[in-house]
Amino acid sequence: MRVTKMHALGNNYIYVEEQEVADLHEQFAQLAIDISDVRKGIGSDGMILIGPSNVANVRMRVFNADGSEAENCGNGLRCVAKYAYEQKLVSGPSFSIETKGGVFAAEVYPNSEGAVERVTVNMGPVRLGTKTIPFSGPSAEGEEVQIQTDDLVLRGTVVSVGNPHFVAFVEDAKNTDVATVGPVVEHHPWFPERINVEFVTPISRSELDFRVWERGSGITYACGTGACASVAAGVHKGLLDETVRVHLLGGDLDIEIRDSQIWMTGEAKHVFSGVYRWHGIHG
Ligand SMILES: N[C@H](CCC[C@H](N)C(=O)O)C(=O)O
Repeated sequence: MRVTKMHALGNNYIYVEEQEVADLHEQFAQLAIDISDVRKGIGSDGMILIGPSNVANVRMRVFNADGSEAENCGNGLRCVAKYAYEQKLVSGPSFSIETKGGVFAAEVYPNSEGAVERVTVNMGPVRLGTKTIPFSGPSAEGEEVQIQTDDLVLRGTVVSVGNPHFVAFVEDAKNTDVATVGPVVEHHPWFPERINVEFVTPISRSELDFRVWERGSGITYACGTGACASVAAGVHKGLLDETVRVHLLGGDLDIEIRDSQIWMTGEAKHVFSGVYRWHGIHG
């Protein structure tokens, strides 16, 4: 199958047009696991399928490196927008992308050669609280949830950006033990569909340090929906203004809350296009 690797701030996926894998639809989870494997496959944070949509200009399906399918992917939306425009799957610089978590409006900014390096996406309304995600904890928990285990007590704000997020405001995001704490929250029994876990530290009212443990992929260099969730949580808590530069491991994202919609602007980069031979589940 023909594949394209793209990244956004180092959050990288293997992009495949659905027509390339139409006969494999029952095997997408295993294909995502194999293609994401850096030793036996291509190596990525997951796989994203691009195909036609009945409700938008193009459709995106997101599979994490563990094969689980996610409702949304902010960095993926920007790379799909780049791909759709450059491959002429859409007719102009503004168009819509369907995901499992909703339809999102994208705008690309092509350079003089028609190449897209930066994209803005309207990531939809701010959605806060345990009612916006799959949650099986005490109903009394509202926007803030306190996770307690033998060796951990952590408060976080629950946000949905189509996919679920637990945003913890910590002393020093850049030096948080994400690899230890992240999976404890991701797999906590209160989150039956698991959850993405962000660790953030405001360094001013318009700048945020950010680290992430992603559901189904672990530590990634960047998480677009996570950055959106974090700014929404920070504005809600009165810690951030409505325009914020988020400093992720892989670089910066500009997030703006305007008319209670979340806008995300950032890069989208092409790495390579090629052919991947998959030997199937029994390969
Ligand atoms: N791990 C996420 C999907 C990828 C989101 C992230 N890479 C982004 O840029 O938003 C989830 O299971 O909801």
